[in-house]
Amino acid sequence: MKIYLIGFMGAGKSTVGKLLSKSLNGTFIDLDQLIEQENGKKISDIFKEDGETVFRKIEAECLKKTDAQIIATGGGILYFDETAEWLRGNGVIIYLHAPFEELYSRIKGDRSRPVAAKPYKDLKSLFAKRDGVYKRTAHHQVSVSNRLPEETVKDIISRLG
Ligand SMILES: Nc1ncnc2c1ncn2[C@@H]1O[C@H](COP(=O)(O)OP(=O)(O)O)[C@@H](O)[C@H]1O
Ligand SMILES: O=C(O)C1=C[C@@H](OP(=O)(O)O)[C@@H](O)[C@H](O)C1
Ligand SMILES: [Mg+2]
Repeated sequence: MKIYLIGFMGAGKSTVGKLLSKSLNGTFIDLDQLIEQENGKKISDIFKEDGETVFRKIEAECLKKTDAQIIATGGGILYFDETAEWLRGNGVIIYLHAPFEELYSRIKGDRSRPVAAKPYKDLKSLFAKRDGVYKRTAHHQVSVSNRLPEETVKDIISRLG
C-alpha cells in the first residue's frame, strides 16, 4: 500500500514522510527531491527558467513514476484535476492540516519555495482554495498544528490500522 502525504507548504510533508517511512520500515521519496535529481536543477530554478506550467508537468510525471511506498508530495500536487483521481486509485491519501497562519509562519521568507514568495493575501487565498481540494481528495485528515512531527506519525499509523 502506498501512502501519499498532501497539504500546503510548511505542513511538514517532507519531515513527517521521512519519519513515517522509518517507523513503517518502508521506502520514501520526497517528490521535490526526485524532481531536482531528475532535472539536475533546483525547484526555484525550474520555476525561474522554465516557468510553473513546465514544473507542474514534470511534477505529475515524477509522481507517476516513483515506486516508493511513502511519498511526500509538493503543495501544488493537485494542480491538474485528474491527479486527485489518480492518487486515490494508487494509495492512501493523508492530508496534513494546520491553520494558514501557522503554516505561513513556517514558510515566510523561505527562498527555496518559489510559491511562498507570493504576497501574504495571495497565499492566504491560495490556501483557502487548496484546503477544499485537499479535503475532498484525502482519505484521512491529520492535524499538524502545535504538534511535533513524531506525534503526527503516531496519529497516521493509528489511522492506518
Ligand atoms: N510539526 C512541526 N512543527 C513545527 N515546525 C515544523 C513541523 N513540521 C515541519 N516543521 C518545519 O516547517 C518547515 C516546513 O517543513 P517541511 O517538512 O519542509 O514541510 P512541507 O514539505 O509540507 O512543505 C520546516 O522548517 C520544518 O522544520
Ligand atoms: O505549493 C506549491 O505550489 C509548491 C510546493 C513545494 O513543495 P512543499 O509543499 O514541500 O513546500 C514545491 O513543490 C514547489 O515549490 C511548489
Ligand atoms: Mg516538502
